[in-house]
Amino acid sequence: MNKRYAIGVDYGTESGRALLVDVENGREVAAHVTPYPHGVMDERLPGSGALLAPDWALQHPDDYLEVLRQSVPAVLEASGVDPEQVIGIGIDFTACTVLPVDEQGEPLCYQEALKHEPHAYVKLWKHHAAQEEANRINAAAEKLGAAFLSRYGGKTSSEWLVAKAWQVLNEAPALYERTDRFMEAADWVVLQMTGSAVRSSCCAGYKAFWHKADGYPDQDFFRALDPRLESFVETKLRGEVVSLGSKAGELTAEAAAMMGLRPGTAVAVGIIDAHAGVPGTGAVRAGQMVMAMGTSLCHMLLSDKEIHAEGICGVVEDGIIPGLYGYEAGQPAVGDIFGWYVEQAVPAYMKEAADQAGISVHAYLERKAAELKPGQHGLLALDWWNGNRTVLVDADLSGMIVGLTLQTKPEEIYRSLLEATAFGTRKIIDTFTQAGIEVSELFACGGLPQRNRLLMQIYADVTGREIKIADSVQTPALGAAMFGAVAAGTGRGGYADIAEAAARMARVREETYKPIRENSEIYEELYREYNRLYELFGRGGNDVMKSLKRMKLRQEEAVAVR
Ligand SMILES: Nc1ncnc2c1ncn2[C@@H]1O[C@H](COP(=O)(O)OP(=O)(O)O)[C@@H](O)[C@H]1O
Ligand SMILES: O=C(CO)[C@H](O)[C@H](O)COP(=O)(O)O
Repeated sequence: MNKRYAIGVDYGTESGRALLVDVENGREVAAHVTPYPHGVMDERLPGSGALLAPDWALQHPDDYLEVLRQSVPAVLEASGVDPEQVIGIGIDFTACTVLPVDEQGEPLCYQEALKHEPHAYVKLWKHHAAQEEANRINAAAEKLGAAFLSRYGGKTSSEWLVAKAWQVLNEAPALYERTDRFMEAADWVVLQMTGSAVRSSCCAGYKAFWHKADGYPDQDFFRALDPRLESFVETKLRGEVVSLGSKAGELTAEAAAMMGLRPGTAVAVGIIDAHAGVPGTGAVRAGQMVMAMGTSLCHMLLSDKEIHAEGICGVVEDGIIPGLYGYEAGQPAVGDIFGWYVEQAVPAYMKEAADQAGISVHAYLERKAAELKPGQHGLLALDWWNGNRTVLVDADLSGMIVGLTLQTKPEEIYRSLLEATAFGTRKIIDTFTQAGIEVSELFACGGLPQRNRLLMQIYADVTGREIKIADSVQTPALGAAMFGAVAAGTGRGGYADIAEAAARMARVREETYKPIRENSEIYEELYREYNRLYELFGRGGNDVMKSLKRMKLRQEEAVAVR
């Protein structure tokens, strides 16, 4: 049989990448990245002087098509693969990344009259300005004893679809009225490729309260939230929810021409980016946890049991691997915290030293920080620079570092930040195991395991577990390509299911990170202190972080009015 290929398109926070993969063995033949021309819009809209409020994070939907226009032809050209040999395409996306569209599926921000209206744009996953709505959803669900709440650990997030859509209704009711549907960006891109407006069970399950047996929450719940939301599901969430592993449709002639592919190529139902990394790492069995480590960190755990545990972001049957329950937990900033430190706070002399050494500032700080023993810096940080997703589910929390003195060095702060994120992960693993959900094997994928060895050793030491690293440096794209191969089906030389595709197309590296006993012992002590801070600032009735945030918002509003 001729060689067969699949394409995975991974839509991250800053850019999208296409990966062309050999279906037989997962060999990555060509990759191409397209940075989003509009980037993350968190200060102002394009061509507009108006400032966006704090916590806003928007994107422009045309940037997603730009990835298809640029990166797909680029991988075909670089590889010399004939489009006829591409049997399927799959996409993965950050989520919940959601946009309002009209009856034709056109984003509202394309309309001339609405291009200066922030609510007409895509709300990126890290748009955190719907916290008020999320708080009200949580209070109402708790009061009404809504069954769905326990599947999300007792709290839903401001990052999710209903909170974001309700924010539109509250702040821009006319635009809400003009919205025919709210769509996950993953589903919207699939619509652009196939003309088929299906909703991914993965996105709907983790981000929109959908359940395989129960569907969405009923009208009574939405009416209790806000009478104007009563028929939210029947109107604004229209569209069949389709299981992962299914074919969403086939490339239309127009989309195929835009991408340089053949019309009729199979297109898979979209999947969340972090979740695509699970099969991309080769994990398909109960007990396996995959950490997708990049800007943020998502923990995905496969299990044959459905247990509802406090603070766990969500459990969805067939949500990652059909046939298993997929649990998701996460930290909304990890690489972003290290990036913040390097960009905003590292003194100039460190940058010069890194330049002189001919390495990046991250690499220089890592080298210096690796000379320290655990606990030697006398610092302890809370990793809430972008709020806390698991287990506190509170976007209003913020970061802190305790123990700073006049002697504190930049590499010590850097190391304390790496450690803080590892403690955050340990807290999540402990929450799962204490709830009776076994974590038997730990894997890592994403950009960070490739870039920072110290970070990975700290994670092994803090969790006391061996960590296996995905061989692929682009596991979400590889996972998405696998779903493309499954959508094509065995008839076209693809696979019957994702487990079979993973067995053939994914692998881990030989080298693993193993905990070092002396380090783990010290980290055990530090973790106890981390837990004390966690309780004190996270739920101890101490609302100093929230009160600072309220003051900041008040003052920023005052400045904006002036
Ligand atoms: N050597 C490094 N050590 C630690 N963090 C790093 C290093 N290099 C880059 N980062 C951080 O990694 C993040 C990017 O991770 P990556 O996996 O490439 O992206 P994404 O999560 O958007 O897919 C950025 O937040 C950046 O600050
Ligand atoms: O919430 C998510 C998954 O559930 C986001 O997609 C994720 O946190 C974004 O990740 P990154 O930018 O690191 O790829």
